[in-house]
Order: sequence, then C-alpha cells, then structure tokens
Amino acid sequence: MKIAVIGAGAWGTALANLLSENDHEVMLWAYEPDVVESINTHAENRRFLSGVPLHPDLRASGLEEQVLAGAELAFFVAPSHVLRQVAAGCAKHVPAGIPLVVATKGIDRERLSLMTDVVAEEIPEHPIVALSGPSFALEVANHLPTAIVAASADPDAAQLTQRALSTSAFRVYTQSDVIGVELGGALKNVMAVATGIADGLQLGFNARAALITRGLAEMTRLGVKLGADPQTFAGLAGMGDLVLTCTGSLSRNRSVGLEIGRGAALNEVLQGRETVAEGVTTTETAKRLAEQHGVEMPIVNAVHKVLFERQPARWALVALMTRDLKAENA
Ligand SMILES: NC(=O)c1ccc[n+]([C@@H]2O[C@H](COP(=O)([O-])OP(=O)(O)OC[C@H]3O[C@@H](n4cnc5c(N)ncnc54)[C@H](O)[C@@H]3O)[C@@H](O)[C@H]2O)c1
Ligand SMILES: O=P(O)(O)OC[C@H](O)CO
Repeated sequence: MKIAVIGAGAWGTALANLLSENDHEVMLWAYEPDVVESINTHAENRRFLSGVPLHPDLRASGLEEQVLAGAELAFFVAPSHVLRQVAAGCAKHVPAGIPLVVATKGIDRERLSLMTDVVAEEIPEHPIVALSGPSFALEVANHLPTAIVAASADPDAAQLTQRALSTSAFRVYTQSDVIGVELGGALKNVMAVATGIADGLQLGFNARAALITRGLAEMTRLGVKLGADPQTFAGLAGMGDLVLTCTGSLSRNRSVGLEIGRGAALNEVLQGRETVAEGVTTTETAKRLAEQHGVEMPIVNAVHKVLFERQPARWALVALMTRDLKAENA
C-alpha cells in the first residue's frame, strides 16, 4: 500500500519505519527541514529518534501534497497542540475517502475534543481510526514485542490498519470503542506525571500502586460518563498504557513528574525540551472536561494544583490522602 505518515517525531518515525519494513511505500511528513534531510540522507531521524537505523526505502518530505499524493492510508502523529493546524494543512491533499489513523494522545485545548474528532473536523468524510496502547517508540523501532489497539466505528478501517502494521513483533488488536481507547491514551499521561511526582518525592512503591489503581478508577469514571465501555480501561489502551507510562523509565511524562517531585518548577522542566510530554497539557484539559461533565477526578486535580497552582507537591499528595473517606467502588 501507499501510506502517508504525518508527523516525524519519535512515534511517527517509528510507525513509518515499521510500515516500510512491512513492504509498504511510505512517505513521512516532517515539520523540520533538518529532519527531512536526516531521514533522506542518513536513514536516521537524528533529532527525534537518534541512533535507530531506518529502512532505506523510507522517504521524508516537508510538502503535504508530495507526502499524500496517491496515499491509500494516512497516519496522523503530530502532537496534540498542533494537530488541528497540521490536519488543516493536509486537508486539500488527502485522497477522497481513505482511512485516517490518529496516533496522537491528548485532548484538544480549544474544544476539549478527542484527537480523532479534531482530524474529522478538519478532514471530513473519511473513516477514522484511533491507534493507542503501550508503545514506547524506541522499543518499537528496536523490534521489541509490542501490542496495541486500532479502534474505529468502521471495522474495515480498523482491520486495514491492523493488517498494515502487524509483524511478528508488533501485534495489533481491533476495537470499536474509540472514546475509551482515546481517553485511555490521553489520561494515562496525567497519571504518569502523578506517579513521577510521587517517585520523585520518594513516597515508595505502595504510593505508586495506589496512584496507578485509583488513577485507573478516575479515568474509567470519566470515560463511562462520555460513553466509553468500562472494559476498555482494563485493556491495552487503559491499564496497559497506564502501567507502561507510570513505571517505564523511557516515559517523558513520568520524567517530568520525577523532576517536579525532586523540587524543580514546571517552567524549568519544560525549558529547552523539544520532545512532547502530553500529560502537562492534558492535566489542564482533563480537569476542564471532568468539570464540564461533573466527574470527580482527584488525582487530575492534585496534579493541576502542583503544575499550575503552585501547590507544593508533598501538600498535594497529603490532600489526596486526607479527602473524605469513601467506599472503593463508590
Ligand atoms: N514517543 C512515543 O513513544 C509515543 C508513543 C505513542 C504515542 N505517542 C504520541 O505521539 C504524539 C507525537 O509524539 P512524538 O513522541 O512522536 O513527538 P516528539 O516529542 O518525538 O517530537 C515532537 C514533534 O512535534 C513536532 N512539532 C513541534 N512543533 C510543531 C509545529 N509547530 N507544527 C508541526 N509539528 C510540530 C515535531 O516536528 C515532532 O514531530 C504525541 O501525542 C505522543 O503522546 C508518542
Ligand atoms: O514517553 P511518554 O510518556 O510520552 O509515553 C509514550 C507512549 O504514550 C507510551 O505508550
């Protein structure tokens, strides 16, 4: 198949490389000219996935029309804060009716939409697939075993994505619960920041397990309110990605939390950081989304207080522990 991948950060590059290795003809759109040059000349993305040799047939370009010409499938992997403008820039070049796969994890700041809705709003009348699950780009690029989920209301589009990506090291499950899969991928990033903060404060393994488990409870609560299947949160895009990101040392979100727990301010942590830690923005959008729907999300609120309301991290954790006592499944 001819496939376009829009966004050449670590994840877009790893997906494009995987698709090339699967014998597809892949064009990767990169925002930065030096990334285009690095991929085309050195078969390496030196800025966002350095040290990983890429498939020699993988080609990159900064021109949307060149990348999307004749594409039968397109992946969108730009960070959430620029996804709308990137999708809008692609809209008139996307061949009619092809499935669009959205691998970005986040919530739209402007309208609190899911990432598939952002792409569908900018590029209407295409089947849409959400791709999510526990998948560090570096591990995928190094062919380490990974399992993820392709979710769509259109089963043919989900299966096409599944077939296009699957290898002996990369297993893709289909799903129909787009809302659950997307919210799982977005909200786990906030929990990873929370767990990083607790670990930075050296609060111990009990605290980490409590944050992961109660984090899952509040992710599920919001998801169910928005129409998701609660079972999705026990799957790869929920529990799977939550455990990976809260415990894996490759996580950028966890590492932001760690630095904050050790005493750094958010602006110091983000200064000069070129890679994206979606959990920072998602803390703010998830808080607004939960308030809009009257859903209690105490861990999201605690992270918000630490990141944006100058509350010392240790106080925020104490405040979490001393809330009104309640039943576990309330
Ligand atoms: N890295 C991973 O392991 C991984 C895995 C799964 C999902 N994701 C998700 O994929 C999405 C992309 O993350 P990433 O890790 O590939 O990115 P990254 O942090 O490696 O790189 C940053 C990206 O932002 C792009 N960018 C910055 N400013 C831009 C602008 N003004 N316009 C267009 N693009 C701009 C850069 O070109 C680059 O592609 C995120 O939502 C992330 O949560 C990442
Ligand atoms: O490095 P992080 O924290 O952005 O996590 C990357 C992926 O979302 C893990 O599935």
